[in-house]
Amino acid sequence: MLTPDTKSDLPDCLFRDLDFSTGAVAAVSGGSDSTALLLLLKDHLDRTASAARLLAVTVDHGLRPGSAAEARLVANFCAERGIEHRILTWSGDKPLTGLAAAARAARYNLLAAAAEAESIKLILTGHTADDQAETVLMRLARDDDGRGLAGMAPATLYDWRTWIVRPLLGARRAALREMLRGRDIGWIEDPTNVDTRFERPRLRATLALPDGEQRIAEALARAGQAALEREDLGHRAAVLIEAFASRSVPGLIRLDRDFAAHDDGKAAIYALRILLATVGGVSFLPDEARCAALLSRLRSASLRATLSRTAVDARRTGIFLHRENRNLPAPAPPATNEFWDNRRRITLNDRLGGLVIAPLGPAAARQAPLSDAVPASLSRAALAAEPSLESGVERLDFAGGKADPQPVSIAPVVTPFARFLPCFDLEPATAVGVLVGAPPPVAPPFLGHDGGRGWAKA
Ligand SMILES: Nc1ncnc2c1ncn2[C@@H]1O[C@H](COP(=O)(O)OP(=O)(O)OP(=O)(O)O)[C@@H](O)[C@H]1O
Repeated sequence: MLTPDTKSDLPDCLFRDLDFSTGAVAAVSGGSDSTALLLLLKDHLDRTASAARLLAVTVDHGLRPGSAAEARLVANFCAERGIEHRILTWSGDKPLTGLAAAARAARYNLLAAAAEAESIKLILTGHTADDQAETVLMRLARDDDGRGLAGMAPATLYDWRTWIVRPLLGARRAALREMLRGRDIGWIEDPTNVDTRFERPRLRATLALPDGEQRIAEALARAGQAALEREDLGHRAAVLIEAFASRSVPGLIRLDRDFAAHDDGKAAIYALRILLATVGGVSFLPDEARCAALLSRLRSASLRATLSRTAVDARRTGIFLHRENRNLPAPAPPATNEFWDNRRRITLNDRLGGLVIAPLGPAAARQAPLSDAVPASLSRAALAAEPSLESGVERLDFAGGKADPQPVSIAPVVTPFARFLPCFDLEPATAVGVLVGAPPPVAPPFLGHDGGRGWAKA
């Protein structure tokens, strides 16, 4: 990870190796960082890829009185420089709690939709080294499990379809502002950035104190190290998943008993956490200590336990994981680009009416053909929780397994990474995706990148 030595240097080659062949969406709020991003990117493309499409997008969240006018300022700024620009408005319901998270989710959704509508595969944001240091310091204060200390990833796959890249993660805000001042360009100051009712502005104020630079340098060094460790752990977890896990019938994952006794216990715990979250359809990885305790019990005994909505059934013949048969979704018409039970992505291919998606249920599961390799009770328990697509009394598809085109596609997802897949976790996410039958993740947007490891060193 780039950690600039001084405040005033901008790293060279910010956009080196990025694949602009489908163009780029630049997410521009009008603040200093994203304004600098836009200008540096425009310079870069003018120099190296003048035919590449550049689309600047500003999201108007409608949360502050001046937001629409600010978005128009960005539009004017872009028009003066011949940059295509779009304003997208967040028009959905605004929740009373968790507003910042909802605004962020809406923002990425709008940015990805804009990119997709133009067949652009790359979104760039203006997050800086200062944002990174603040993120890491906030996570340290929360006693994070260590994974989060890697901070923001240099690239994140959104919704398993569009890469969001943060090329300024190695650049300091002061250097970007100096560059803007040098070109006589102003920016919008968001009042919430200095509103000390919020955690980040409070922290930012303390980083302006004399020891602030030292704390920033330490936080960035820590993030770099944590990123390397997370990537390495992910690699080892992927190796274990490939070696020890298989899918017996839809919805049922089997781990060899040797998995629990493997020497690389840390990687086994990490692999187990990702598998439990995926099988149970839970967006967050289950608690590390609870998974460690479960793994150690799995070493010795036969057992049945439930964690992360996943039933764990360890027998002599293997350790089996399937979605527990509680709190499954009620039968409902499928809605496009929604997750079913947080385990399947629904895409409507045809606007047919009268369709319902529902758990298969125990009665139909009893009639499903059995596999010799798996105990019948487990096979039926897993199948009962799988999605069934029905039209009246006819079952059109089951578990998304029909080869011929269906009016609705029901694709498995790797739940904890289905919305945001940080590049650090690409290897274990890919391994679990292969296991559950998810489509492969879109290749990272880096020229000559082998899709393997090495992000943290980029
Ligand atoms: N309203 C928005 N419209 C488009 N992109 C946005 C918007 N808000 C944030 N972003 C993107 O996310 C990045 C990080 O957001 P953050 O809220 O930290 O920045 P900001 O204070 O709004 O502005 P800046 O990063 O430009 O100084 C921005 O650099 C920008 O790329």
